[in-house]
Amino acid sequence: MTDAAPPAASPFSAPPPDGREVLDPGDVARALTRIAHEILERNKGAGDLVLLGIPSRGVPLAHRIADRIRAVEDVAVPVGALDVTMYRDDLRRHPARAPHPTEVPPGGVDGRTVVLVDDVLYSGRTVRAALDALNDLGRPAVVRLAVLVDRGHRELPIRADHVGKNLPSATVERVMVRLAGPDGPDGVEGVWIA
Ligand SMILES: O=P(O)(O)OC[C@H]1O[C@H](OP(=O)(O)OP(=O)(O)O)[C@H](O)[C@@H]1O
Ligand SMILES: O=c1cc[nH]c(=O)[nH]1
Repeated sequence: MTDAAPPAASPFSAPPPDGREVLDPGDVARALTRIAHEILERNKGAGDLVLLGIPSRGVPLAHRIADRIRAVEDVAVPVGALDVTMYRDDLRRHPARAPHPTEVPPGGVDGRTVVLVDDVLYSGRTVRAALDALNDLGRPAVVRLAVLVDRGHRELPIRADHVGKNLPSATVERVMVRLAGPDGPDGVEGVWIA
Protein backbone atom coordinates (compact mmCIF):
# COMPACT_ATOMS: atom_id res chain seq x y z
CA MET A 1 0.00 0.00 0.00
CA THR A 2 1.27 3.48 -0.81
CA ASP A 3 0.51 6.91 0.61
CA ALA A 4 0.24 8.50 -2.83
CA ALA A 5 -1.31 11.95 -2.72
CA PRO A 6 -4.71 12.30 -4.38
CA PRO A 7 -4.68 13.96 -7.80
CA ALA A 8 -4.69 17.77 -7.80
CA ALA A 9 -8.20 19.15 -7.53
CA SER A 10 -9.72 20.42 -10.74
CA PRO A 11 -12.70 22.78 -10.80
CA PHE A 12 -14.33 20.32 -13.18
CA SER A 13 -12.76 17.04 -12.07
CA ALA A 14 -15.88 14.96 -12.65
CA PRO A 15 -17.28 14.66 -16.16
CA PRO A 16 -19.92 17.40 -16.22
CA PRO A 17 -22.78 16.45 -18.55
CA ASP A 18 -23.11 19.86 -20.21
CA GLY A 19 -19.99 21.67 -19.05
CA ARG A 20 -19.54 23.60 -15.81
CA GLU A 21 -19.33 27.36 -15.41
CA VAL A 22 -15.99 28.22 -13.77
CA LEU A 23 -16.01 32.00 -14.32
CA ASP A 24 -19.17 34.12 -14.48
CA PRO A 25 -19.52 37.54 -16.13
CA GLY A 26 -18.44 39.34 -12.94
CA ASP A 27 -15.34 37.14 -12.60
CA VAL A 28 -14.36 37.86 -16.22
CA ALA A 29 -14.87 41.62 -15.76
CA ARG A 30 -12.80 41.70 -12.56
CA ALA A 31 -10.03 39.61 -14.15
CA LEU A 32 -9.77 42.00 -17.13
CA THR A 33 -9.71 45.03 -14.84
CA ARG A 34 -6.90 43.49 -12.78
CA ILE A 35 -4.92 42.61 -15.92
CA ALA A 36 -5.25 46.22 -17.14
CA HIS A 37 -3.96 47.53 -13.79
CA GLU A 38 -1.11 45.00 -13.77
CA ILE A 39 -0.05 46.00 -17.29
CA LEU A 40 0.03 49.65 -16.27
CA GLU A 41 1.97 48.92 -13.09
CA ARG A 42 4.52 46.76 -14.86
CA ASN A 43 4.93 49.29 -17.68
CA LYS A 44 4.86 52.28 -15.30
CA GLY A 45 2.01 53.77 -17.31
CA ALA A 46 0.64 53.45 -20.82
CA GLY A 47 3.64 54.91 -22.69
CA ASP A 48 4.82 52.91 -25.71
CA LEU A 49 2.28 50.14 -25.05
CA VAL A 50 0.73 48.18 -27.93
CA LEU A 51 -1.83 45.43 -27.32
CA LEU A 52 -1.98 42.68 -29.96
CA GLY A 53 -4.84 40.22 -29.67
CA ILE A 54 -4.47 36.69 -31.00
CA PRO A 55 -7.61 35.75 -32.98
CA SER A 56 -10.11 34.89 -32.40
CA ARG A 57 -11.05 35.87 -28.83
CA GLY A 58 -7.76 37.54 -27.97
CA VAL A 59 -8.73 40.48 -30.19
CA PRO A 60 -11.92 41.55 -28.38
CA LEU A 61 -10.15 40.87 -25.07
CA ALA A 62 -7.31 43.23 -26.09
CA HIS A 63 -9.88 45.94 -26.87
CA ARG A 64 -11.56 45.43 -23.52
CA ILE A 65 -8.25 45.72 -21.67
CA ALA A 66 -7.47 48.88 -23.68
CA ASP A 67 -10.87 50.32 -22.66
CA ARG A 68 -9.98 49.75 -19.01
CA ILE A 69 -6.54 51.34 -19.47
CA ARG A 70 -8.23 54.37 -21.03
CA ALA A 71 -10.58 54.61 -18.05
CA VAL A 72 -7.61 54.63 -15.65
CA GLU A 73 -4.97 56.66 -17.52
CA ASP A 74 -7.03 58.57 -20.11
CA VAL A 75 -4.72 57.19 -22.82
CA ALA A 76 -5.86 55.31 -25.95
CA VAL A 77 -3.44 52.40 -26.19
CA PRO A 78 -3.08 51.11 -29.79
CA VAL A 79 -4.73 47.72 -30.30
CA GLY A 80 -4.14 45.32 -33.18
CA ALA A 81 -4.58 41.69 -34.19
CA LEU A 82 -1.83 39.15 -34.73
CA ASP A 83 -2.83 36.13 -36.79
CA VAL A 84 -0.69 33.07 -36.10
CA THR A 85 -2.28 30.59 -38.52
CA MET A 86 0.63 30.30 -40.95
CA TYR A 87 3.17 30.09 -38.11
CA ARG A 88 1.59 27.14 -36.31
CA ASP A 89 3.62 23.96 -35.93
CA ASP A 90 0.51 21.84 -36.62
CA LEU A 91 -0.21 23.42 -40.00
CA ARG A 92 0.43 20.17 -41.85
CA ARG A 93 -1.87 18.24 -39.54
CA HIS A 94 -4.67 20.86 -39.63
CA PRO A 95 -4.27 22.70 -42.96
CA ALA A 96 -7.92 23.85 -43.06
CA ARG A 97 -7.66 26.65 -40.44
CA ALA A 98 -8.91 29.94 -41.90
CA PRO A 99 -6.49 32.83 -41.40
CA HIS A 100 -7.70 36.03 -39.71
CA PRO A 101 -6.32 39.40 -40.79
CA THR A 102 -3.27 40.71 -38.96
CA GLU A 103 -3.79 44.38 -38.11
CA VAL A 104 -0.78 46.37 -36.98
CA PRO A 105 -1.68 49.69 -35.34
CA PRO A 106 -0.21 52.86 -36.88
CA GLY A 107 3.22 53.33 -35.32
CA GLY A 108 4.01 49.64 -35.63
CA VAL A 109 5.73 47.56 -32.99
CA ASP A 110 9.38 48.64 -33.27
CA GLY A 111 10.74 49.76 -29.92
CA ARG A 112 7.33 49.33 -28.24
CA THR A 113 6.20 47.24 -25.31
CA VAL A 114 3.94 44.72 -27.01
CA VAL A 115 1.45 42.82 -24.87
CA LEU A 116 0.12 39.73 -26.63
CA VAL A 117 -3.42 38.93 -25.47
CA ASP A 118 -5.19 35.58 -25.71
CA ASP A 119 -8.12 33.91 -24.00
CA VAL A 120 -6.55 30.57 -23.00
CA LEU A 121 -2.95 29.47 -22.45
CA TYR A 122 -2.55 25.70 -22.65
CA SER A 123 0.34 24.00 -24.50
CA GLY A 124 1.96 27.34 -25.34
CA ARG A 125 2.15 26.50 -29.04
CA THR A 126 -0.13 29.37 -30.10
CA VAL A 127 2.09 31.82 -28.23
CA ARG A 128 5.20 30.27 -29.79
CA ALA A 129 3.61 30.86 -33.19
CA ALA A 130 2.69 34.42 -32.17
CA LEU A 131 6.31 35.21 -31.30
CA ASP A 132 7.34 34.06 -34.78
CA ALA A 133 4.56 36.11 -36.39
CA LEU A 134 5.60 39.16 -34.37
CA ASN A 135 9.19 38.73 -35.44
CA ASP A 136 8.06 39.32 -39.03
CA LEU A 137 6.41 42.63 -38.05
CA GLY A 138 9.32 44.31 -36.32
CA ARG A 139 11.40 44.40 -33.18
CA PRO A 140 9.52 45.36 -30.03
CA ALA A 141 11.57 46.53 -27.05
CA VAL A 142 9.69 44.09 -24.80
CA VAL A 143 7.06 41.41 -25.41
CA ARG A 144 4.70 40.35 -22.63
CA LEU A 145 1.78 37.95 -22.50
CA ALA A 146 -1.67 38.43 -20.96
CA VAL A 147 -4.24 35.62 -20.88
CA LEU A 148 -7.68 35.38 -19.36
CA VAL A 149 -7.17 31.72 -18.35
CA ASP A 150 -4.03 29.68 -17.78
CA ARG A 151 -5.06 26.03 -17.63
CA GLY A 152 -1.54 24.56 -17.38
CA HIS A 153 -0.16 21.61 -19.40
CA ARG A 154 2.58 23.60 -21.11
CA GLU A 155 4.58 21.81 -23.82
CA LEU A 156 7.03 24.68 -24.31
CA PRO A 157 8.96 26.97 -21.94
CA ILE A 158 6.38 29.77 -22.11
CA ARG A 159 4.61 31.58 -19.27
CA ALA A 160 2.17 34.45 -19.03
CA ASP A 161 3.04 37.75 -17.35
CA HIS A 162 -0.60 38.60 -16.62
CA VAL A 163 -3.15 35.86 -15.84
CA GLY A 164 -6.85 36.46 -15.20
CA LYS A 165 -7.37 33.07 -13.60
CA ASN A 166 -5.26 29.95 -13.12
CA LEU A 167 -7.55 26.97 -13.70
CA PRO A 168 -6.14 23.55 -12.88
CA SER A 169 -7.51 21.19 -15.50
CA ALA A 170 -7.22 17.68 -16.87
CA THR A 171 -6.07 17.04 -20.41
CA VAL A 172 -9.45 15.44 -21.13
CA GLU A 173 -11.12 18.79 -20.50
CA ARG A 174 -11.43 21.83 -22.72
CA VAL A 175 -11.72 25.35 -21.39
CA MET A 176 -14.21 27.37 -23.41
CA VAL A 177 -14.19 31.16 -23.11
CA ARG A 178 -17.38 32.99 -24.07
CA LEU A 179 -17.30 36.73 -24.67
CA ALA A 180 -20.29 39.01 -24.50
CA GLY A 181 -21.59 39.65 -27.98
CA PRO A 182 -20.74 36.77 -30.30
CA ASP A 183 -21.02 34.08 -27.60
CA GLY A 184 -23.77 35.37 -25.30
CA PRO A 185 -22.83 36.57 -21.80
CA ASP A 186 -19.18 36.49 -20.68
CA GLY A 187 -18.11 33.26 -19.07
CA VAL A 188 -15.62 30.43 -18.88
CA GLU A 189 -16.76 26.85 -18.98
CA GLY A 190 -14.98 23.55 -18.49
CA VAL A 191 -16.14 20.86 -20.88
CA TRP A 192 -15.27 17.19 -20.63
CA ILE A 193 -14.14 16.00 -24.07
CA ALA A 194 -13.02 12.41 -23.41
O1 LIG B 1 -1.69 27.10 -25.73
P1 LIG B 1 -2.37 26.38 -26.84
O2 LIG B 1 -2.34 24.88 -26.70
O3 LIG B 1 -1.87 26.81 -28.19
O4 LIG B 1 -3.91 26.70 -26.76
C1 LIG B 1 -4.41 28.00 -26.61
C2 LIG B 1 -5.08 28.46 -27.88
O5 LIG B 1 -6.18 27.58 -28.19
C3 LIG B 1 -7.30 28.38 -28.51
O6 LIG B 1 -7.30 28.76 -29.82
P2 LIG B 1 -7.84 27.85 -31.00
O7 LIG B 1 -6.65 27.40 -31.81
O8 LIG B 1 -8.73 26.78 -30.46
O9 LIG B 1 -8.62 28.86 -31.90
P3 LIG B 1 -9.74 29.97 -31.51
O10 LIG B 1 -9.02 31.10 -30.82
O11 LIG B 1 -10.29 30.40 -32.81
O12 LIG B 1 -10.74 29.31 -30.59
C4 LIG B 1 -7.14 29.59 -27.62
O13 LIG B 1 -7.89 30.67 -28.11
C5 LIG B 1 -5.66 29.84 -27.66
O14 LIG B 1 -5.31 30.67 -28.74
O1 LIG C 1 -8.84 24.00 -23.23
C1 LIG C 1 -8.41 24.66 -24.19
C2 LIG C 1 -7.20 24.34 -24.83
C3 LIG C 1 -6.78 25.10 -25.85
N1 LIG C 1 -7.52 26.15 -26.23
C4 LIG C 1 -8.68 26.46 -25.62
O2 LIG C 1 -9.34 27.44 -26.00
N2 LIG C 1 -9.09 25.72 -24.61
